[in-house]
Amino acid sequence: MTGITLTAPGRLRGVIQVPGDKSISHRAVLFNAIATGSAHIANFLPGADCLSTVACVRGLGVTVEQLGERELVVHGAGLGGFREPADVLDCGNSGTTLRLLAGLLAGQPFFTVLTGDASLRSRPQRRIVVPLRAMGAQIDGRAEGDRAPLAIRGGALRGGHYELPIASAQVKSALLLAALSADSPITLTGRIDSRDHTERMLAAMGLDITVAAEQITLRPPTAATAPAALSLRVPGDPSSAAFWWVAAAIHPDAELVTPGVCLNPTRTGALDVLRAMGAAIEVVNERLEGSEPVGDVVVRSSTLRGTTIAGALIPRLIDEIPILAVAAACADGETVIRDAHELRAKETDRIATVAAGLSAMGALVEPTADGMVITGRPGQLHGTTLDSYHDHRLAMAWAIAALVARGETTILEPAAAAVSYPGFWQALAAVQETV
Ligand SMILES: O=C(O)C1=C[C@@H](OP(=O)(O)O)[C@@H](O)[C@H](O)C1
Ligand SMILES: C=C(OP(=O)(O)O)C(=O)O
Repeated sequence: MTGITLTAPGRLRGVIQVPGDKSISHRAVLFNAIATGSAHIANFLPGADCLSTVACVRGLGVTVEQLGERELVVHGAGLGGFREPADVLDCGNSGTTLRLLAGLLAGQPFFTVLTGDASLRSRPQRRIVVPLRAMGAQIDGRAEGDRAPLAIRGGALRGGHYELPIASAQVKSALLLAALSADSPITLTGRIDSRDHTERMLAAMGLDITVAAEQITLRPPTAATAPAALSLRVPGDPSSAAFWWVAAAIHPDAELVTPGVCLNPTRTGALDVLRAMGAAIEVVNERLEGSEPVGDVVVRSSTLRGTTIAGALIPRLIDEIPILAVAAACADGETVIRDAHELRAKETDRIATVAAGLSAMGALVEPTADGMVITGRPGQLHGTTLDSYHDHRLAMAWAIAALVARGETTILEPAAAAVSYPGFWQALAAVQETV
């Protein structure tokens, strides 16, 4: 077991170029793999999750050239150009890789097995298996199809109408990708309000996709609407930047800048919550990069107050809840998080693990069925030994909490951070100053 020990620094200052967005990096590789032509991807996230996606598409016969650590060229195989892999496809720790690939492979005329690490194999898959079967897919897995490994014998699919019961971009994307090889259009209604990178990217690649407030319709590609290779620069990941936003807001002597962060409105819930808590945030240099809005975010030391995080906000900040819980523990008054049952289906049960970790640091946290209630008090956290349980977002949330804790904090299995944020520990060292 490895660990890293941190103490609170006197000052935090710096400009942090956060790595490329994880959701967009996955999609840039997967969608270009089925496109016609070659795409250049700049600022690709070389995190373990996105590297799993690259390895899987290579296993399907696609050539991905690595020009540099963050620069790739994907030579598209075209729709129907994948070949049956010689071995199981290992999605590692990445739910996005497994669920999007399951959708893509459900309509391919060959056999595939998708698996992953112990965490991924413990996560629910019926959410994709049930609707993909309704489209005609032959797909099975452990626990009556609810757990990976998933075995897929691809074949003919039909479109139709599916009402999404949970706001999950992975489910939404799996169904849209399956529909690319269906014989009729697919219409999605219900909880379509999750991150919309799939819709934006498929539209930019020329597919016939209509997105309205209440429904999304994708028509099967024709010669004129087959996906065309799309070169892009991946914007900075707001889910990674959120660690620095909270660090600056809770530390008494801080100013941190995160330039070039994706400000897609389906991803900016953490900024909205931090503003509602009273954080000193400035967003400057807002612009459009490809299909995504981006901007530079500046956060300074703030006096935070408790807030409510619930309802439509939840899908807009689902991965940021561990770090927002740290902010809540350092705010004045009560923060209520509800409607976030999905946290129980992540790399760890993030309701249980966040509540346990923050409580061990002296915070007052009551876990509930679908969230938690945190009674915040500035200065209440103290150092202790915390496990990341190999969950990247926990490792980083504990590191930021350590920046304001009394005494030493030791984080076990810190390397987990590289699942979404390679270079996190170096960036953390670089922004700390002694006074
Ligand atoms: O589609 C995506 O890229 C993601 C969707 C979210 O998962 P759900 O679809 O399960 O909400 C998120 O937690 C994950 O980190 C990335
Ligand atoms: C839940 C996450 O990712 P995934 O579902 O892709 O494993 C995450 O990055 O916090």
